[in-house]
Amino acid sequence: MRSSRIVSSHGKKSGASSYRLTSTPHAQPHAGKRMTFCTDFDKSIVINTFKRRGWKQVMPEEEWNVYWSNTVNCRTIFSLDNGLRLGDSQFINHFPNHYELVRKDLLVKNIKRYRRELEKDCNSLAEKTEVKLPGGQVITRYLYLDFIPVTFVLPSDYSLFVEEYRKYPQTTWILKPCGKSQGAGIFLINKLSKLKKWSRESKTYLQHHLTSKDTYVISRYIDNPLLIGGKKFDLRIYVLVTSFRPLKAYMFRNGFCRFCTMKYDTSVAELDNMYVHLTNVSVQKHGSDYNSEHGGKLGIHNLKLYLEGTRGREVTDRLFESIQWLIVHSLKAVAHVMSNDRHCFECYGYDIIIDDNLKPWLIEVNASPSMTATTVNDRILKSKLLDNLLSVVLPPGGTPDSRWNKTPTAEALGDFQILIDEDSMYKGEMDQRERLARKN
Ligand SMILES: Nc1ncnc2c1ncn2[C@@H]1O[C@H](COP(=O)(O)OP(=O)(O)OP(=O)(O)O)[C@@H](O)[C@H]1O
Repeated sequence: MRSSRIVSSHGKKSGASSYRLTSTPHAQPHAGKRMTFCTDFDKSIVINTFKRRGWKQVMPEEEWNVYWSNTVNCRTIFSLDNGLRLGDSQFINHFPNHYELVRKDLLVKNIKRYRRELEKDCNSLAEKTEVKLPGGQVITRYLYLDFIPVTFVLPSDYSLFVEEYRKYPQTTWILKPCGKSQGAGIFLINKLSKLKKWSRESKTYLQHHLTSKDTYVISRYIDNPLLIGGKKFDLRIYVLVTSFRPLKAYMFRNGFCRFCTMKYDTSVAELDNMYVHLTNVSVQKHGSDYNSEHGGKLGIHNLKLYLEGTRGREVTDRLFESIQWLIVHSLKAVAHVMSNDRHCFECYGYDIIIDDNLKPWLIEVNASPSMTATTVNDRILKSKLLDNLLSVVLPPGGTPDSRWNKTPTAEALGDFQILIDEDSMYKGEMDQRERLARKN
């Protein structure tokens, strides 16, 4: 058994590009040995959570038990060129090809493929239904798996997009660069002419510098979001996956809503106003109405109470079941393409928008959800998230062991709830037929 060590060419941590990987004989953990962690993030929440458990912080080039890495360094570790294997007592916080779930274009591609495959197998999950739009048009959509807005990848799907655009010319669309985050490079359009201009300019540009980073997704803009106090918000939900095959996933109960600072307004004049349309904290914190005390955030429990009060308990319960449903099926959509390395776990940040019919839409999945606290409550929540996460990921003795069957005790779950555990279906996922019946 060999373990990997990351060493920069100067013997200390620097940019990922200067890392050199070496291999050393793996020392098996022994009783009483102090656990070690390393991290690429200078975040007190991450560091303090490990230290509170008595773990010692080391550099990536030293012997570590858990590496809270960024995605680039994780990919370097698993790069085939290295020919290295992690030791049994080493865990890392990403799956090697997490991008299948978290890259905007690949997420859509995988979900579309998943639906097609179910359809081919005549699986009842892929059932379709006809829906009448407010304008009288009738469209066909998936009955149970219609949880991502209609999306195309640009420039490759440009013609398909134009076809769709012509069918529904009143629709607003949102363009998002696949290689960026935090709201960067996002814009809304309601006319094809705007896209044509963008497309012409970008094609000239792309011909010279084409990289995957220049790819965009264009999605139907959810223009009827549920508003509270007249403002748009999205949900951030944390989902921990400890295995893709069998699928074992947990949802943290304490997600939160992130609000825009300006009232929602669909008028064309406000189409470019990101304080109206984008819920990212990284965007909203620059707005003049940003409140740094609550950070534009509301706990999911309060959202639930609000909805129970305004819409009723039954529909609120159904909404939260639908959210769990979409998370489980987004994971199933990638489960077969994921490299299911037993040393890996991953905490995903799911971004979900609820529309005014209380239908949840999956907007995006993040592989490195921010561990920066913008408020006191944020700090409490994220510290608990990480601490609970370690309890789920680590075997009862607290020492990482990749041979463990990854079945945490009920006490170890803390504020996580089981979304799905394919090892013991009835413990985790509600019976599928029962769920379908409830959704109807
Ligand atoms: N289809 C959509 N309909 C309505 N609003 C959307 C849609 N897609 C994105 N948004 C809004 O734009 C914001 C940014 O989108 P998204 O999260 O996909 O981009 P990002 O820049 O990668 O953000 P992140 O930093 O979370 O990775 C969302 O939080 C949401 O408020």
